[in-house]
Amino acid sequence: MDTPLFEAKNLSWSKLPGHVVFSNVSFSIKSGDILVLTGKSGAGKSTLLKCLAHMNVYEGEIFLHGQPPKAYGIPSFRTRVLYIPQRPALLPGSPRAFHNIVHNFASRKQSGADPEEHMSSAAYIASLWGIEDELWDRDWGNLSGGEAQRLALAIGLGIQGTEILLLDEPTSALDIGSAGAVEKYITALPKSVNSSIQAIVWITHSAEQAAAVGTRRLCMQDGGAVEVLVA
Ligand SMILES: Nc1ncnc2c1ncn2[C@@H]1O[C@H](COP(=O)(O)OP(=O)(O)OP(=O)(O)O)[C@@H](O)[C@H]1O
Repeated sequence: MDTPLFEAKNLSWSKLPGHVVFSNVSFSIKSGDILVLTGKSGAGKSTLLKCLAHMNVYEGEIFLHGQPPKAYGIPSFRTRVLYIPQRPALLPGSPRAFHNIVHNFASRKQSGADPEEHMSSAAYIASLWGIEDELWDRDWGNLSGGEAQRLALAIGLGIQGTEILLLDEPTSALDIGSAGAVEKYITALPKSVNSSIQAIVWITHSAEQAAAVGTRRLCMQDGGAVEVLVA
């Protein structure tokens, strides 16, 4: 049998000792999947994504191409399995400054990565979503929620070498038109020969968005996760 692209086996996470949020969550992901993750607020969706990127301490196992995170080195694994938060935390400085920090960090792991190429990639993606160039140099605090969300998403997508993209409500701050542009761009990535992204896990509270973007659906409920068949 072929090795799955990505596998989560018996993942469990507790917020405090004895306070289990989810347990025994298992699923595998294949190339081309856009796995929509749904569930009530507090069910553990963001926490599960952070576990998949090896950013949380969890019980259970994760494999990318049959190898655990440590086989890649944790920073490299987190680039390959990239978590993009719902909105940037309160960051100092501008998106361009943040981009350069992220890039310098990523390029230390990838000799040959080109800073200009990286910036033009992020700027190009953001421009497709209506972000004007001058916004890159404004402080995060002076951007609208939707501008900050698109810029943070574009910075994440500009990182080279991601195989599994983990999106935490990526359009929660956007109007319908902007959300549609983001959905269209992102859903094309697993099929594109120009992108290293092979699969996406996408948290949403919107039934319309789940239907529009997902090829599979996983619902977190009752301390576990069940796959819901999509028509
Ligand atoms: N670092 C933490 N320490 C303690 N509790 C936490 C921590 N992170 C999350 N939690 C708790 O774990 C539970 C799951 O949180 P999580 O953010 O994963 O839920 P969610 O399903 O993504 O919710 P939402 O849809 O509201 O974003 C919540 O009760 C939350 O308060």
